[in-house]
Amino acid sequence: MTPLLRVHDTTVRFGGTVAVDHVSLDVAPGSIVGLIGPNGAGKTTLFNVVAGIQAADTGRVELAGQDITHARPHIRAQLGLARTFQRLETFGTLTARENILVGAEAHRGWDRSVQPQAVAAELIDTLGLGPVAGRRADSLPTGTQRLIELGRALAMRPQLLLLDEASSGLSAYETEQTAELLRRLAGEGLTIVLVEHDMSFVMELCDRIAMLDRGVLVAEGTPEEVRTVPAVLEAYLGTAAGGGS
Ligand SMILES: Nc1ncnc2c1ncn2[C@@H]1O[C@H](COP(=O)(O)OP(=O)(O)OP(=O)(O)O)[C@@H](O)[C@H]1O
Repeated sequence: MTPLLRVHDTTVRFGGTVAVDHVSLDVAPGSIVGLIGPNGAGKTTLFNVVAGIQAADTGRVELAGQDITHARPHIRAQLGLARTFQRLETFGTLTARENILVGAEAHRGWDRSVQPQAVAAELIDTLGLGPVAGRRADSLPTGTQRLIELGRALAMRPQLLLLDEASSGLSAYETEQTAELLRRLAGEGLTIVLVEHDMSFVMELCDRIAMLDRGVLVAEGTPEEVRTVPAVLEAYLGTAAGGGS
């Protein structure tokens, strides 16, 4: 099967630091892939290369078989790539519904058949945001704002969703709800790549896990395969390996 996302031999240097070191990674359509690794491992940098906000020194990125290495972020969005951010990036003074409409309106910018109000209504329903749809985003708790951000990304009807620390700031219940939602979306064909520090979330949710360490891809496989790799054991002893499930 053609990977939906293909990162090939990608390297990013910042002066003397090799943030991403000849990384190759294929992501199958409809799968959930977790990108893990210690602080400074290169996760965000690799993410940014895929999102188109960081140029790579070497390598190629393909989305659905199309070379997007040099495509600007808005072109990637049109080709089906959406992302959320580690720091919440909701528009605070807009309501939950208006935030989601922003995504739908953006989509309408390149597809005139999109009906933003209908898209927003559907996503508000899917995400369970009905009771707060008319409230200002900045008046809502972090967990709800994360859902709004997710809604705004989904409103662009992406093929590939990049999630940066989706579980950050969420309660255990909200984390479980989010995992359930992401599983459902992947079941409907959405491909998801997430950067995540919460190892139990990653282990439970992801089909495959890729671990970076000092820019190098040191492990890639299913959660079961990856949890026995020495580099993973070393980095996450007591969480992934020791914690077990
Ligand atoms: N804009 C930049 N300029 C210089 N060095 C950078 C820049 N961005 C990242 N780096 C360096 O590149 C390396 C990888 O950083 P990156 O933020 O990608 O790691 P990370 O795995 O996302 O870390 P964290 O888990 O802490 O977010 C680090 O050594 C970092 O200091």
